[in-house]
This record gives sequence, structure tokens and C-alpha cells, in this order.
Amino acid sequence: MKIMEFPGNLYVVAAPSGAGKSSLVKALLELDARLMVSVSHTTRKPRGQEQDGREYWFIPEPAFRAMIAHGDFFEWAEVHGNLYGTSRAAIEARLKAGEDVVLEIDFQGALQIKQLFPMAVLIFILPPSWSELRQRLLRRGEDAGEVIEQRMVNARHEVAQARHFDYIVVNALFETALFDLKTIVHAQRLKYAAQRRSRPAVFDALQLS
Ligand SMILES: Nc1nc2c(ncn2[C@@H]2O[C@H](COP(=O)(O)OP(=O)(O)O)[C@@H](O)[C@H]2O)c(=O)[nH]1
Ligand SMILES: Nc1ncnc2c1ncn2[C@@H]1O[C@H](COP(=O)(O)OP(=O)(O)O)[C@@H](O)[C@H]1O
Repeated sequence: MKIMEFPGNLYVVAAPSGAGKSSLVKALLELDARLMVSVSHTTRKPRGQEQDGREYWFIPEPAFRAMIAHGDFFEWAEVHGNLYGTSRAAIEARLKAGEDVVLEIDFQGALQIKQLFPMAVLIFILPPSWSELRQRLLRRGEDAGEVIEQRMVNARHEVAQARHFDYIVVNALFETALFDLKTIVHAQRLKYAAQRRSRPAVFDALQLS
């Protein structure tokens, strides 16, 4: 089966660090039992509450490089000085089984995925302002001061890529942004259902070809 023919939908969510991507995707998953998030591999060290296999698969750089050499990744990128990648194993089987998958990855990975899988829906989350982005990074309290400053510098470059995405969601009020995300996921499901073999049961009931 070619990747274009996978019956599951693929959603890719990117954002500058601190914009609220992880919080929004977590809330979206709680509302939508058909969505699964893909667990990426990274060479970054785990933060306080993070667990191996839950937020990420935390692996040393030589192991990550070996996976690249074996062609194990759909995409990978260096972000804020660490390596991150989406393994084929993490998403291929699910998409083939008709499950919808969300990737929480950076813009470089998102653009690689769009090349491989043009039906992927690319969503970029923007913070309402630079000062609010800094506040959120500070409030989260997980990163050292110089790490936050590096992320603020990188954020300028990252948001410039938003124009290559299919949708932009501004995360000012959390509930509004969550509603926007839900709407995008729902609308894309309805759109793709009409284009694919995995069509809603009503198509058969109405004998639509
Ligand atoms: N290309 C790519 N980027 C990823 C992947 N997993 C995570 N990222 C991105 O790496 C960046 C840093 O993530 P993380 O260290 O968790 O920090 P956070 O964004 O501040 O929570 C974010 O932009 C993530 O979306 C992946 O598998 N591939
Ligand atoms: N709409 C919002 N208003 C205020 N704070 C928010 C909002 N969305 C997320 N946050 C907070 O901002 C911080 C960064 O969010 P997080 O989801 O970790 O971002 P990301 O995954 O994009 O790095 C967290 O402390 C989170 O609770």
C-alpha cells in the first residue's frame, strides 16, 4: 500500500516552544478517542515528570544516528541543539489500520512529512505575542534561563515558517484554540472521507459510488 492510500488521517502540529502545543494536543486527545499521538525519539534529556516511552523515547545520540542509518525515521531534525525524529514504526501501522495520528513536531519535520505525505494536515500554533510566549516559558519553569533565551531567538525563525502550513491557530484563550483545533480535525475527516476508501458507513447505506 502506498503511503497516500493509508486510510488514517495524519495531523501535524508545530509551534515555537512555549506556545502551548503539548497542552492543546493533550486536551484534544482527551476529547477525541480516534486520535493517537505519535511518540518521537529524542536525544534530549528527560524533564522532571517525563517518562521514557510516554512523552518521548529518550535515547543517546549514537543510537539515534544508528536509527537514521537504518532508515528508521520518516523524518528527523535538530531542534534547539537536540535530535528529534518520528519513527516509521510509530505511525505506519496505525495509519494503515485506519487510525488518525497527530505528530507534535517542529516545522522542519512538518515540511518533510508534507513532502512524503501530501494529504497530511499541517497546523501551526502561534502565541498571541512575544511577551506572552516568554511568560509561558518562564511559568512552565522547566528550562534554564539561557535555554529559554535560545528558544525565544529560535521562535522568530520558526514563526516565519507558518505560511507554509495549511492552518494557523492562535493560542490566546486556551478553550478557543482547542475549539479551533477540534474544528480542523473534524472538517478534514469529513473532507477526506469523501476522497478515500475508508468512507463513512452512510455511503454504503446510500449506495454512493
Ligand atoms: N522534527 C521533529 N521535531 C520534533 C519531534 N518531536 C518533537 N519535536 C520538536 O522539538 C521541539 C522541542 O521539543 P521539546 O524539547 O519537547 O520542547 P518544548 O517544545 O518546549 O516542549 C518542539 O518544536 C517539538 O515539536 C520529532 O519527532 N521530529
Ligand atoms: N492559552 C494559554 N494561556 C495561558 N497559558 C497557556 C496557554 N496554553 C498553554 N499555556 C501554558 O504555557 C506553558 C507552555 O505550554 P506547553 O503546552 O508546554 O507548550 P509547548 O508544548 O508549545 O512548548 C505551560 O505552562 C502551559 O500550561
